[in-house]
Amino acid sequence: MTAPGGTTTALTAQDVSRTFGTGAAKVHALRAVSLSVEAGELLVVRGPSGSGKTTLLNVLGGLDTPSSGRVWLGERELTAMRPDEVLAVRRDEIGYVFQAFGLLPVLSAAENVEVPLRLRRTPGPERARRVASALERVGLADHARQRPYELSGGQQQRVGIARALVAAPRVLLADEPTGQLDSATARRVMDLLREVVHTQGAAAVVTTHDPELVARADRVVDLHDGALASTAGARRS
Ligand SMILES: Nc1ncnc2c1ncn2[C@@H]1O[C@H](COP(=O)(O)OP(=O)(O)OP(=O)(O)O)[C@@H](O)[C@H]1O
Repeated sequence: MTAPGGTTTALTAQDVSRTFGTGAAKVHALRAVSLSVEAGELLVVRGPSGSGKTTLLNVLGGLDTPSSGRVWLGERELTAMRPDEVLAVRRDEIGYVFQAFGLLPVLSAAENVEVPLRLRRTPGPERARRVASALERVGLADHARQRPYELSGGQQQRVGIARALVAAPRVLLADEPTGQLDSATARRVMDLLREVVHTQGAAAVVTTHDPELVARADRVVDLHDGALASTAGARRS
C-alpha cells in the first residue's frame, strides 16, 4: 500500500494507537491518531502532561512500534520495515532534538554535531565542512571547541539543533525542546528551529505545552488522552 499523503508529504501516521500494559493497568497512550506533515512544515503537537506527546514522537521516529496503525516516511512504510531498516532510517533520515539536549559531555560542540555524520560514515573533509556550516547556522561558529558545560542552556540546545540537522534529515522530531529554557531563550530557540526547518525543508514535529511556542508553528494539533482533538489540523495563517 502506498502512503496516503501527497507527493510532498514527508511523514504520515494513519490510525496509530499505542497501549501499554494489560487488564486493569492498560493505558491507551495513543488512540487512532492520524496526521501528516509536509516537507518544510513545522507542526506543533500541544497537549497536557501525559496526553501522549512523547509516545507519538517515539512512534513517528521509529523508536517505538505502535500497537496498531501505520507510519510512513515519504512513500515508505516505517511500520513495515525490518528492525535493521528502521535503524538505518533513524540514522539517515530523522533528526532528534531532546528536552535535556542529550549532548555528550566529554565532546566539544563541534564533536557533538559531528556524531550523526560519523554514524553515517560521511568522509572527514565533508564532515568538517558540514559541522562548520551547521554551527554557523545556529550562531555558534565561535563556540565550536567548547564542551556542553561551558555553554548556556540556550547555546546547548542550539548545538542540539545543529546536531539534529547536520545530516539534512527529511524529518525532524523535537520533544519539548525548550522545556529546560527560560521563556526568552525558549522563544529564540524556537525561532531558530522554525527558520532552519523552513530553509532546510525538513518536516518537523515539535511537542510542547508552552502556549507561547505555539505561535511559531505552521500548524498546531491538540492531543488529549492520546487522541487528536476535533479542532486539530487547523492551519495557521
Ligand atoms: N513505557 C511505558 N509504559 C507504561 N505506560 C507508559 C509508557 N510510556 C508512556 N506511558 C503512559 O502513556 C501515557 C502518555 O505518556 P507520554 O509520555 O507520551 O505523555 P506526554 O504527553 O509526553 O507527557 P509529558 O508532557 O509529561 O512528557 C501516560 O499515561 C504514560 O504514563
